[in-house]
Amino acid sequence: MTNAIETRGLTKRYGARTVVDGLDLDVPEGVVAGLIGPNGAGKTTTLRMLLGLVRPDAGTGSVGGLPLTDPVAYLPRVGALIESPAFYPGLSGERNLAVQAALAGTDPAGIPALLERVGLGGRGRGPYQSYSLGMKQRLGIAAALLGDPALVVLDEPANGLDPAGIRDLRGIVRSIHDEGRTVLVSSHLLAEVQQVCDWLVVIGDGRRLYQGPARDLLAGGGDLEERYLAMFTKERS
Ligand SMILES: Nc1ncnc2c1ncn2[C@@H]1O[C@H](COP(=O)(O)OP(=O)(O)OP(=O)(O)O)[C@@H](O)[C@H]1O
Repeated sequence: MTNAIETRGLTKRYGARTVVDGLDLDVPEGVVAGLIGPNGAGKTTTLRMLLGLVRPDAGTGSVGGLPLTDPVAYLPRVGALIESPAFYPGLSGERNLAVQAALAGTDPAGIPALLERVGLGGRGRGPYQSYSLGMKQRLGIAAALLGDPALVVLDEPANGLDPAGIRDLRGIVRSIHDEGRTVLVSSHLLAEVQQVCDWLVVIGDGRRLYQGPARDLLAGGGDLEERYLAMFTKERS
């Protein structure tokens, strides 16, 4: 199986603190991979390194088979939602996506369908500044799907979504997977992760505690929350 993402010894330090510590990641092509771990475990920092937003202090890796040191080469095939996406407040959701498509040199023709897909069909022409938190998040998800990304990286995509929004997000992630794309999603919503992810990476204190098929982690019975909490209780004891 080819890996969509591979890292060896990926490390990031801030001052004296090592926040990502020798991470070996293997995310196979075509999976929905969940990246989980406690607050401050290093999830966002890891995603930022994969997206070329933060420079690793050590380690090697590749995204889509291209070296991590050359994000300009692989980023055109990667869609991402990370932290609060930057949109122009006075422009509509639709215009914002058009601006992003123009910057990325991608075809804007699919934007109305994309807005429908994330549940913003009726509000795509309203100004971004009038959007609720959940609507902003939905627009961020739409932006991550612009172009034809082989890999979609979503950092806490459920942030700000209400229960219906979370259910919609589940459907969107499944449809991205059905299109043959790889998804890497970080989340604290373990029940959601258990429902949509077939590959799991668990990190604590910047180190990898588990990586592999979700079914292997869950094979002993119990749900993901139980497995996860047991892992961290063990780590602390
Ligand atoms: N620019 C920075 N400067 C200094 N420390 C940072 C910086 N970015 C992240 N950190 C620290 O790195 C550690 C890991 O942060 P990161 O945001 O990657 O964790 P996380 O697993 O995404 O956490 P959460 O679940 O709370 O979002 C934290 O202790 C954080 O304070």
